[in-house]
Amino acid sequence: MAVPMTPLLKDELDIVIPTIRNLEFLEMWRPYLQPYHLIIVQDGDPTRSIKIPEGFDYELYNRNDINRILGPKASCISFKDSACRCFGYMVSKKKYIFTIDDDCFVAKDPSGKEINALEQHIKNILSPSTPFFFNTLYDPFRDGADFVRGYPFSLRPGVPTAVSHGLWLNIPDYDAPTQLVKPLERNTRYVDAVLTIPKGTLFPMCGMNLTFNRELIGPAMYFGLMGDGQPIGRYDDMWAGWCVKVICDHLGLGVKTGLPYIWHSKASNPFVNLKKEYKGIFWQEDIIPFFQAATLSNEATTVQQCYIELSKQVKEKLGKIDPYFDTLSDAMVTWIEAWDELNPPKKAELPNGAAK
Ligand SMILES: O=c1ccn([C@@H]2O[C@H](COP(=O)(O)OP(=O)(O)O[C@H]3OC[C@H](O)[C@H](O)[C@H]3O)[C@@H](O)[C@H]2O)c(=O)[nH]1
Ligand SMILES: [Mn+2]
Repeated sequence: MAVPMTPLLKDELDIVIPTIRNLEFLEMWRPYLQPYHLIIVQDGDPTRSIKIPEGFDYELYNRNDINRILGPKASCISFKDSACRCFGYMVSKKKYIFTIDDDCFVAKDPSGKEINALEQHIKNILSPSTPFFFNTLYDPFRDGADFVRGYPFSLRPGVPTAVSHGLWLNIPDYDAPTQLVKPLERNTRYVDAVLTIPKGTLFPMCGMNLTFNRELIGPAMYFGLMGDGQPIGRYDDMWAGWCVKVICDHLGLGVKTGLPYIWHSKASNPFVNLKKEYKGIFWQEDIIPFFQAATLSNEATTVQQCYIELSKQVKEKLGKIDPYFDTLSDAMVTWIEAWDELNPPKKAELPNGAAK
């Protein structure tokens, strides 16, 4: 009798969902996600109870839990913004994270077959990346592909993959101005490709359909301070992506984008989004050059050390744009302090294995 396959990384991966809604969207994902542990970060009013379909193994955190667990350090976790999801990354004890929004459903490929997005993310994250030399036949580690002629053999082992960035059919992740001028545009184009983002190139990381290796890059996955009381929104994942990419480039880690697709069902209100994004749209004309020019010292060999170095540069170079960046820089430090408090180095990682 065939032994049922254990789902890949079943006990090594948590699924983080930020939500202000009931989670009936999980019904569609049940065949693919039910074996995995969920970390649900309930945003907004903590007295609301959200409905979670039967049969899922989960832990649920609301704002009261975040405040209880982090105390004053909870100030670095956004409130009333999907950025709150990063609390789930911090409390997880697993090696990998898959984060998905509650309005993202199972998409179908051009043949009409359902896409198991998590399975594709796992393939992406478990196979190497090629940031140092572009392979024109895309991801050489996918079935039916390889390195093309002229690709240096010395670079073919690739590097560990830290991030797998998936895409979206139907409602694309457009900014508010684009949404306003193209309200009816839907993404119907399924591109069967996975690409490594080359070293030295930044990218707009969307948190809707994202997987990462927590042990390789977790401490850099801080979704910047947004939402209640903040002058900006909908740049949380962008901020994380820029910090992550600079640190991945510094540490020789890879970031992939492309498959898998999910079906993004709900367009959020473009006018509300415009208000949230407004300052970010012109600030980012200074933020991007900052990250493009950012360098980290040779002494920065851990993600935390890289992140703290970045936070100092944020204060020094972006603080002059707006006091928000001073606050964000401080929040970046608080995030690392909270991360290290909840994730003390394992004994084996301590110098000569000394007990902490
Ligand atoms: O205050 C809030 C609002 C929403 N959420 C949860 O976050 C997820 C995304 O929310 P929604 O689908 O309504 O917004 P979108 O505009 O489609 O989201 C995109 O842009 C903002 C973020 O970058 C997000 O990652 C993108 O997908 C959803 O699960 C809501 O329940 C929240 O926690 N708090
Ligand atoms: Mn959405």
